[in-house]
Amino acid sequence: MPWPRPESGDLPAAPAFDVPELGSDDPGGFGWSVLHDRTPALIAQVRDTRPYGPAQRRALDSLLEEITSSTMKPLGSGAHDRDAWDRWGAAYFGRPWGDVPFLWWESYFYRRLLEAVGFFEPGPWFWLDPFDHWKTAELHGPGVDADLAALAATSERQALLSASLWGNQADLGFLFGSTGLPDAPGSGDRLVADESALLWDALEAGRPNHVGVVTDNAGRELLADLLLADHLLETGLAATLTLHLKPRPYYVSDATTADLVACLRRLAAAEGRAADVSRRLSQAIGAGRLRLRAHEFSCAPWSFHRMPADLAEEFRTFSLTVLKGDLNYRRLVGDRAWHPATPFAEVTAYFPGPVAALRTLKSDVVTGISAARLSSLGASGRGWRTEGTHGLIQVRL
Ligand SMILES: O=P(O)(O)OC[C@@]1(O)O[C@H](CO)[C@@H](O)[C@@H]1O
Repeated sequence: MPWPRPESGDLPAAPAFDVPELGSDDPGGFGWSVLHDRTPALIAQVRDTRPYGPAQRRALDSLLEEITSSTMKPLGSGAHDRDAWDRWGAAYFGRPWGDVPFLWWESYFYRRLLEAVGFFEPGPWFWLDPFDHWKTAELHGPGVDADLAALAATSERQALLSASLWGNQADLGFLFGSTGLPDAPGSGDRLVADESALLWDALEAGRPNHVGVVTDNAGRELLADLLLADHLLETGLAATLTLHLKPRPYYVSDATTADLVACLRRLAAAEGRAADVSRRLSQAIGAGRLRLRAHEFSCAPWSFHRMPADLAEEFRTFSLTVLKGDLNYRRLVGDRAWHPATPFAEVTAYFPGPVAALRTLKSDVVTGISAARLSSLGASGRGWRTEGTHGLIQVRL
């Protein structure tokens, strides 16, 4: 089978930064808890929830052992993308996972998990999404119908933007942490930065706009993203809209094309106007106004500073690229120990075109927070940075 091959190591080099990358070696740090709590719990759940045979179980057990008490190994010799990963990981293989940058090891972990469950091997588990049952349960969970009915009935654009932002709380990775899913946004001010006015002004002034949306999670988040996409296309704020999806299962709940299809079906089956949204979006896909992409770089362990030329060229053609979620934010600004007041525009100046981030905060990195906001947040401890209780809308035109 002619597999799509990730760029074999020929990505542009990242610029030199004087701010260190975030790691996982501090027992009090967020990366450490993902490596030592969330990731082992995820392996155990994957092992328990699918009737995998002895080979997959052994591979999962040995991945768990490797992560917790051994050193990082390369992909198996038959892997179609081994060349790329060998080059990318040359500086990391043979070291404890906790010594490797957080952004890098976590991405590699999902590649190794797919290897362990035989995702790429012709046979019974070929291309079977190991996270599918969680995604499906979420899509049919309580409250989804009511949310869809309310959102499909509104033409209030700020409500749709807000739903797309807070939909990012529905990250199934939280199921494997110690804190569980965050509470829904309360009435308090949970936005640490809100530049939504800038976003709307740019779209109003820029017509005809070609908008890119780099999606994050499937399920409730993607449903909300689709309602927003429909609004942008219907109102002419977007002449075309390109959705970037993941080419394969990643970070538990990240949206693939299969998940997009499931969401369109879910909308079609819902009561009221949601079914119209599904029909319109399917037609827009057929007409080429709503475009789907699944670029290999979307599952690469690097920040966007190292994106390949074809992807940079595509982002350059967009009037605005909207990056959804926490991981895309980490990849946009670089997963580094930025001072939170470092201007967002400064750290994203390299990005090839206007860019917006819609994110609930689920990891340490953050930029562009005003000094006044920082001091009010400081009083509440560090939880606002990692627990998904707070969100941001940041824009660089
Ligand atoms: O990108 P998303 O879905 O918003 O969040 C991804 C995430 O849950 O995964 C990582 C920890 O496992 C963190 O970057 C973040 O908390």
